[in-house]
Amino acid sequence: MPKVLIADKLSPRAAKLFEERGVEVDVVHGLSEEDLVARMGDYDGLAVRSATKATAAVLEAGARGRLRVVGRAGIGVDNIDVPAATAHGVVVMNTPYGNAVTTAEHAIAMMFALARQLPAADRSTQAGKWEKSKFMGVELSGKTLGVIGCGNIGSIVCDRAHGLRMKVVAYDPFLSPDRAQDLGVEKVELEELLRRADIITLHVPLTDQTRGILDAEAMAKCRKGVLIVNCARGGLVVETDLKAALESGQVGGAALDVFEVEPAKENALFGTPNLICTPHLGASTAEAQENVALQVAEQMSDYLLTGAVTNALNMPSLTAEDAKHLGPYMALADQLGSFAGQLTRTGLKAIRIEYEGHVAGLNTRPLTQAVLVGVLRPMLDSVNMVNAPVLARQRDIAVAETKYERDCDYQTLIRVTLETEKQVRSVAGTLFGGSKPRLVEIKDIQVEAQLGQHMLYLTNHDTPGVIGSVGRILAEAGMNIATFHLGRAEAGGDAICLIELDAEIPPAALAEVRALPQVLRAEPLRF
Ligand SMILES: NC(=O)C1=CN([C@@H]2O[C@H](COP(=O)(O)OP(=O)(O)OC[C@H]3O[C@@H](n4cnc5c(N)ncnc54)[C@H](O)[C@@H]3O)[C@@H](O)[C@H]2O)C=CC1
Ligand SMILES: O=C(O)CCC(=O)C(=O)O
Repeated sequence: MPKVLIADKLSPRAAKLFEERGVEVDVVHGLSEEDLVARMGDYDGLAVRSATKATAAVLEAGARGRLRVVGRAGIGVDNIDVPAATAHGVVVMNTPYGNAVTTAEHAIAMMFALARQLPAADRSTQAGKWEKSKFMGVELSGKTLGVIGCGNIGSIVCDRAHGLRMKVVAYDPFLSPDRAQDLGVEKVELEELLRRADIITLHVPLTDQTRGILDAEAMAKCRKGVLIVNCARGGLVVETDLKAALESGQVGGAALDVFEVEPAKENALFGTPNLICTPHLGASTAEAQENVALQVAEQMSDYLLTGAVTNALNMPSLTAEDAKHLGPYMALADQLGSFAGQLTRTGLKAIRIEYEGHVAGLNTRPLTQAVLVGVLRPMLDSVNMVNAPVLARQRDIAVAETKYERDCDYQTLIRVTLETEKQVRSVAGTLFGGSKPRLVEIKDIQVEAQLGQHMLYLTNHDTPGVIGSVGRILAEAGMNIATFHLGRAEAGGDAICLIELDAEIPPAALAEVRALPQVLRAEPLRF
């Protein structure tokens, strides 16, 4: 009988459902990483909310035993090391929709609390002060709400804001004009949103592109007295900059459900005027918790008992027969998609996937889904093998698959081409020895590179000294280079360089590399 560990506070109906399905359950909360490492090998599944961290060490210990699946009762999987889970063959599932309404309602509640200073008015009234004139509020009706991130939660917020007779402007590079029209929102660039919004609410995942999206510079561009709501992730708003902006009055009030460091038992922001805080309560309603707990228990028991895969972030729905043939190609497809996706900064219009040689004769549907997941993962927390095609369609991203069974330079090849509003970029890869993914072409330049967890991607002018300068900067930063791959279009022309590092490059070293005169672009990538 399979056995799962519920390591966070989930609705008791999850444990009941597991047992009804014939899955043994232990419910133990508050385990340290050490405790989890010691126990994990005894379980086939681990169910978590956000408190438990499924780190690389925990996953490795689990996989050495019988761990096969980690289920997140919620959306964000920042507490799960998904690449490590993938490396150990552990499926990671989330429940992308179950708490979206509840979280959107929390954002709306925060907006009201700010507009009418409810927490401060409550404290004052209960202290017997009756300070009626001190708590003059603002009306929401007729105000402009700026929504940053218009996915599941952001679009529910837009809907509710219309009910309040607000005007809604949204910034989301992946929001298609048709979808914006359906939602009744005006799609704008970030600068315009900052300039126009009376209230800003954030509903994006925390990624390299969104980290610090509201910093001092952004806040300075806002209307004086703007109100800010963050029920998405800590780190989207720079807390020290917010403190200064609240103190100067540039920001009139902020309501935060999430913090740079959680649990936020101490925070420099605490005590700042016009600040309202809740302890990551966005998803905390009985309804949402029951939805996500039941959903995660259902998905995990289905997988453990029948092999059926739903809402997996790192695995497609596969039959056992397909899995045997496609296994090695899945990693290649994911890596190619992820490589291209991490380098994409502007709206995606099309993804073209070409299969050549041996792979063209296989069932390529799961491979295309794996490419889509890789491409969309840097922008969408909720993407998984199942919903990736739908999410691409909703964003008007055209996906095309072409197969050439003819011979190519390699016995088998997958090429992924991304067309964005500004450019077309392609990357191709093959399998060495039938199982090892290798990149063999980037932007029409031949290379031969293996992707590790931490990579640095450079484009540069092919002039002498680049390798030496980059090597020196990395050495001075104490960075060990694992592999170094070069390619160029022609002597003296465009060149690329892919460097595998033993750890993430520190920001100062990255800035130094970017400042080298020969370097056109330098991007850290994670796989
Ligand atoms: N406070 C809480 O308890 C909860 C927080 N969350 C968090 O809320 C966030 C949003 O969740 P969902 O709406 O379900 O996710 P989603 O994946 O459906 O939507 C995210 C949206 O952000 C957009 N986006 C991505 N990068 C962007 C960028 N650089 N600029 C502007 N837009 C960008 C995407 O195109 C997408 O439409 C996630 O971080 C999630 O973890 C979710 C549930 C509960
Ligand atoms: O489970 C929770 O309370 C947090 C929910 C959340 O942040 C998410 O689903 O991304």
